[in-house]
This record gives sequence, structure tokens and C-alpha cells, in this order.
Amino acid sequence: MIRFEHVTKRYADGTTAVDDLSFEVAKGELITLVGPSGCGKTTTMKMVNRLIDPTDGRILLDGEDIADADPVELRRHIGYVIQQVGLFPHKTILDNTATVPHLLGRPRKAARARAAELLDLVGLDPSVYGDRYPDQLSGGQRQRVGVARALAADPPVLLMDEPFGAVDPVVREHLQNEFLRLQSTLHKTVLFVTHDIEEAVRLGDRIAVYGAGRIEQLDTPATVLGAPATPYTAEFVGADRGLKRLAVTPVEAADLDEPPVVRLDDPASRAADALSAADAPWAVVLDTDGSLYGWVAADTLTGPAADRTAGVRDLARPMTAAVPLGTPLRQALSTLLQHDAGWLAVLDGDRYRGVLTPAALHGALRRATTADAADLPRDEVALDTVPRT
Ligand SMILES: Nc1ncnc2c1ncn2[C@@H]1O[C@H](COP(=O)(O)OP(=O)(O)OP(=O)(O)O)[C@@H](O)[C@H]1O
Repeated sequence: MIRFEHVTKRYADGTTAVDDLSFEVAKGELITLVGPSGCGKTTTMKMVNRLIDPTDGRILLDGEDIADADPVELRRHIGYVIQQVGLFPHKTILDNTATVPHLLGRPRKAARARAAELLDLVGLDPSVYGDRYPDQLSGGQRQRVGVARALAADPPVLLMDEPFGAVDPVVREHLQNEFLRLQSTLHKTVLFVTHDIEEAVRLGDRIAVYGAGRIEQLDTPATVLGAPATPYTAEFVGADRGLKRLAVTPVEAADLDEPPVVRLDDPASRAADALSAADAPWAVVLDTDGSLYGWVAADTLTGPAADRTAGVRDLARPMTAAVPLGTPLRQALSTLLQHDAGWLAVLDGDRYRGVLTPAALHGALRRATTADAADLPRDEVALDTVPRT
């Protein structure tokens, strides 16, 4: 959809801001450009809507060289959101948002109706906020208006230059989540500039890590974190990249432990036999309908106090800590900690699939990292491990 071919930008004073850049953004893809200050991210972005023209190379939009396009016409297809939203201070929020549809030829009333829809879309109730002026909104709300305005012409492409940079971390996370929700239905082609690797990882289908004027690595968040291509990228993404990677690595079926499973209406003796056959210290207990009930320990079934005539129902303990397959490992770990549990049931819909333990979680992370580096499916990776007891 957007293709950079050997693009270089040298400013008049000799600064090379972008140096022989080639990459492609697919239709509907969100690429985050991340890197230190002054590495050329904004210059890259402004070349797409021709606020800046390249010195060398070309940029194609849908196969057409943008150098041949009329800049005003080009910008109708490209929404632009910047940190200083640049709202008209003397116009209401509704009128600020209606400006673009109106400029594009919609009658005033239709433009205002469209603006109201857009405000709703970005989570601002037009009946509450529509008549306010920009200085009567919080920073986060102003940013939302900026996004609404950029979407007003329904452009296929969005350029976003640190759009959430000026708000506090809590509001920022909220805006990021809302934007992800929007993007999951709108599927715009997005270039998103940020300083913040956490934001880049959270939002990007792929991340472009910039060094001076060049992309050092362009890959999925999981790969950039798990297998940085260069020492520069490794340093940029941070020493805690393993921890960050937990957020972008989902729980898969192959990660799970499978302790013996017994049923709530089994007799204790049958459960004890199953546990001793598997030489396991505990079993998962499923209810009669197959849903998760909890667990039962081998020593309550076979220890001195055990009553072998009892049922599993009398001895099992309930356990509700469970997550669905596909949950990011970070969230799974957080659920483990929250329940102060040594394991977590993993469900596929309502169905119990297996158990995630801290060791299995660590194994999953290691396998995922190795799999990405070797370009293999995760369940084909064997790890060298110290045998678990
Ligand atoms: N008009 C200009 N004339 C000369 N040099 C410029 C001009 N605009 C930008 N530069 C330089 O080009 C380089 C890249 O700037 P750019 O704004 O693209 O970086 P950036 O990665 O977006 O930085 P930041 O994250 O701080 O916004 C910097 O060294 C900057 O000083």
C-alpha cells in the first residue's frame, strides 16, 4: 500500500535525516516507527503526505508515485494526527470535527451529523462534548478529537506522530486501547511514530526500530523483543525485553502441562489409583459436565487420614484461576500471582485444555523466542532443560 524505495532526505544544511530507506506497509497494517529523538521518524512520515519531499528515491501509494500527485488531493486520502492537535480554539468540538467533511463538499448539516458520528466513534458523547470549546476538554479528550478529525474524510491511510505523547501514562494506555479497538474495525493503513518502545510493541503489527536515518529492524513485536537483529536494537528495546515479550506471546496448547484429570463424582479410590499410576502429586478435578472444578492432592487421597470410601467431591478443593488459550503470558502470570496459585487452568471455550505452571510459562517464553529466531512453529522447538522433578 505504501512503498518506500531507496528514499533519502538531506536537508539544506547537509543533515541526512533519512538514509536510503526501503520498506513497505501492507494495506490495513499498523507499523510503529520507534527510535531515539532525531533519528528521522517524523521526516519519514512527512514525506508520505508531501509536507517534505525526498531528495532521492520514491514513495508509492497504491503503486502510484506520490511525487506525481497533487499534494492537496493526496492529503484527502491521508489522515494526519499530531501531538499538538491544532484544534481551532474559537470553534466548538463538533465544528472542529465537521471542518473536513464540510471542506470536502458536504453540506453543513450533513458534515455536522458525520462529525457527531465520529466523536461517538472515538468515545466522546457528542451531546456532552459537541458544544464545548477545545480549552474545556482534557488533554486526552483533545487527542480523541484529533483522531476523530483525522478520520473525518475516511482516509485509507493514517499518519500518527506521537499522538498520545502529551498525556499521562494512564490516559495514554486508555487511548491506546481505544485506538486498537477502532483499528480492529477500521483496518486503516497506519504509520505511527513514537519514542516509547512499550507503545510501539502494544500497537504495532510490526515495529520499525530506527537508528540514525535507517531502519535497524522491521519485524513483529515478538520477534524484535525475542530476537533483536543487532546489538543496537537489543539495547534500544531494553534489558527487560524478555519481560516485555510476555505481553506479546500468547498461551498455546503445546505449552500446557497435563496432570491427571479426575471427575468430581469419581470415588476417591479411583482417583488415588490414577494419581499413583501417573506418579503425580495432584490431579485436576472436572465437574460432571466437564467444566473445571478444582484440584485434589494425592496425599489427601492416600495419606493416613484418607478415607478411601469417600468421593473426590468430599476431598477436592475448588480452584477458579483460569484463562483462555491465546491469553498473553503476561496476563496469565498476573492471574497466577493474583490467585497466589502454583498453576492456572487453561480453557478452550468452556473446555479444560491443560495447566500452565510458572515453569511451563517460562518454557513457553523460551520456546517462542527460539521459534521466532529460527522461523519455526513454537511446538516444533525442543528446549534443553534441566529435568523437572
Ligand atoms: N528543516 C530541517 N532542517 C535541517 N535539519 C532538520 C530539519 N528537520 C529535521 N532536521 C533534522 O533531521 C533529523 C531527523 O529529524 P526528525 O524530526 O525526522 O527526527 P525524529 O526521529 O522524528 O525526532 P523526534 O523523535 O525528536 O521528533 C534530526 O537530526 C533533525 O535535527
